[in-house]
Amino acid sequence: MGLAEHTDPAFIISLVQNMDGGLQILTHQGQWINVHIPPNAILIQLGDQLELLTNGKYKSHVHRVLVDTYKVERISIGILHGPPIDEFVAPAPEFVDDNDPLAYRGITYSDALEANDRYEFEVQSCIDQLRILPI
Ligand SMILES: O=C(O)CCC(=O)C(=O)O
Ligand SMILES: [Fe+2]
Repeated sequence: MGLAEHTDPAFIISLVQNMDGGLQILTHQGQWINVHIPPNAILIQLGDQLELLTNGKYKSHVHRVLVDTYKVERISIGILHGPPIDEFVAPAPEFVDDNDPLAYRGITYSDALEANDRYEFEVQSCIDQLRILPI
């Protein structure tokens, strides 16, 4: 049991947990690494809307949760810090130039949440569908 691999919506996500362990992040090299959150710490993750706004300069990382729910009682509280619900989020002009051409199409935050199946987290994020592929 756990949570399938996905990225989170929002600009940033704050995460607090009652125990260490379970969360894994996929590195750029394609390896899963364990995340250790010290007691009483808040983990700040980067979300899809930040990747969109910065035209990919900051990445919304793929992560998953592996836990044996028969053995541990794990409580994890994630809070999404996003734009206003109807805000259209697209790469800001400051992040787009000849070296970094437009890499994503924009989407309203509400449509992005809808594409992520609202607050169901057991889905991949929609960020892959917003990438403009090089021709
Ligand atoms: O429980 C965790 O460590 C992360 C949970 C998570 O990825 C999520 O709720 O989107
Ligand atoms: Fe997540």
